[in-house]
Amino acid sequence: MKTVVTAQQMRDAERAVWDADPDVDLMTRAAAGVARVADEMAPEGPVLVVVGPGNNGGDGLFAAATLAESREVLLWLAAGRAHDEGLAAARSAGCREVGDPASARARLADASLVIDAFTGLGARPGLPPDVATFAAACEAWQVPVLAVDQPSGLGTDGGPVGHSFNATVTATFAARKPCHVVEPAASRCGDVVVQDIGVPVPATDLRILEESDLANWWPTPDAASDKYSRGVVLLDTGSERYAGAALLGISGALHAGAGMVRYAGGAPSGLVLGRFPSVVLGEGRAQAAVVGSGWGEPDEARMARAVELGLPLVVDADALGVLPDGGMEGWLLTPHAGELARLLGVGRDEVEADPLGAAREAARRHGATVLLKGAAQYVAEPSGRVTVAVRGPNWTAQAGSGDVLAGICGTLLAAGLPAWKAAAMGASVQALAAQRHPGPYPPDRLTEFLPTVVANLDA
Ligand SMILES: NC(=O)C1=CN([C@@H]2O[C@H](COP(=O)(O)OP(=O)(O)OC[C@H]3O[C@@H](n4cnc5c(N)ncnc54)[C@H](O)[C@@H]3O)[C@@H](O)[C@H]2O)[C@@H](O)CC1
Ligand SMILES: Nc1ncnc2c1ncn2[C@@H]1O[C@H](COP(=O)(O)OP(=O)(O)O)[C@@H](O)[C@H]1O
Ligand SMILES: [K+]
Repeated sequence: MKTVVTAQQMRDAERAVWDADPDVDLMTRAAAGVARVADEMAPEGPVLVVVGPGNNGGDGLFAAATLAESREVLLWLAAGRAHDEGLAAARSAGCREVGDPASARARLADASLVIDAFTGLGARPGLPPDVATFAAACEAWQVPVLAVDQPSGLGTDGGPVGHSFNATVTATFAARKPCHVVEPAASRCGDVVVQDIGVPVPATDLRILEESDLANWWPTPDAASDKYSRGVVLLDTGSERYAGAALLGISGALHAGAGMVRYAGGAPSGLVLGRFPSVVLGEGRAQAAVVGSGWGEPDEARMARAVELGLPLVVDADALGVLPDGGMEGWLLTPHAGELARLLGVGRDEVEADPLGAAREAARRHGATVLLKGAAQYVAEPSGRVTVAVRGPNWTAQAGSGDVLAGICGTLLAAGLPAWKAAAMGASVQALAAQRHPGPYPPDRLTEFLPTVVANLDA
């Protein structure tokens, strides 16, 4: 797992390093990392550095000084002022300045790389008009952009995105910040490279899951295992009309390694058994249940029966509309942005502008774990802790992926994993299946790749 730190947490961590050693020069370390990444991205040709007024600009200027030893480096002092020592170093290394915004834009024609060192941890969201125009020109002309710490214009801690740089690569320090992992900002960061500058990373309530975590935690059977100890998952999903949702969820559950799948939903039993002969029809002993996918409508009576099972539930789709008032400890709710908006009584745009905040709020209100589905997937616990799942290609944005995901999560919950782990690992393994088998596979085909993904998880 990799920790994500907010702007304030990063500043506190830096402060602790300085308190211990007032002479430590973090900027030189940061700048060296930026220069290295710049050379990797564009080994030759002129580099144009957009320099802001603070320490982010300072990083850019010291990186410029290093780069100027071997190539042409141009500076645009976009705020009219800049870090004094950094500017002196860059000037004495031979960097030249472009005088005004129009000249800066004109130099884009032959720049092999732009370094965005306008703002970092001190950023207010948005950009001054000249810088916004320049950032848009970089994007329009497809000039590679290396963002120092973060693309300028984004709020470090995420939030709505207005004018900002769209980075090809972001070189950040010590740890990722929320803007690197939370949409909509994350999509502006490109590949994120984390440079170690000797600042210890504190534990926080936001982290991202990695493939090695799946390898370590995947519930693998041993000689003492039997179908019950591996986990029995009961699905009350699907209906005459949406029978496919049942098949998809069952497929997800089976291919994730359930000890047994029981089916007690509304899809025709012949259809279920014809496709999955190992499924046992009807209710019975189980360790977790999946409800809601493909019901076709919120159904209070069906929900009440599920509650009576006394099992940890994965609550998907239509069942999200008939949640009980409480008693959902250990449950997993799996809304997409629209469903989460309805749960919170806000607009979908509000959820999309602050998915982390919305998922946290729903988890807190309902006392259950919430997996917010989408391009980035967030697992929020009632405590406020959030785990971001491994990200996959956008091919899984298709009808039926959510049904499969609910089934996978059901299997992991039945295996005894806590809801946050079941959710984060379920979403991640589905993303990895799509990553390893890129292309527009329908969701039922993707489930068939899950076993090879699980068998080959990289620790
Ligand atoms: N604190 C440190 O010593 C270290 C900081 N580092 C760098 O320093 C950065 C943080 O530096 P600062 O705290 O000086 O903050 P920044 O350099 O990110 O920005 C602060 C300055 O930008 C202006 N500004 C903010 N948002 C603006 C906007 N939307 N439009 C126009 N101007 C805007 C502010 O008025 C202020 O002058 C980090 O992101 C990192 O790049 C690194 O050198 C590592 C060590
Ligand atoms: N842009 C995207 N990139 C990758 N996966 C996505 C994206 N958008 C949605 N998904 C995934 O697609 C699925 C959609 O779920 P959902 O909307 O419930 O669909 P359904 O109910 O039809 O199965 C979820 O697994 C979600 O994580
Ligand atoms: K920046």
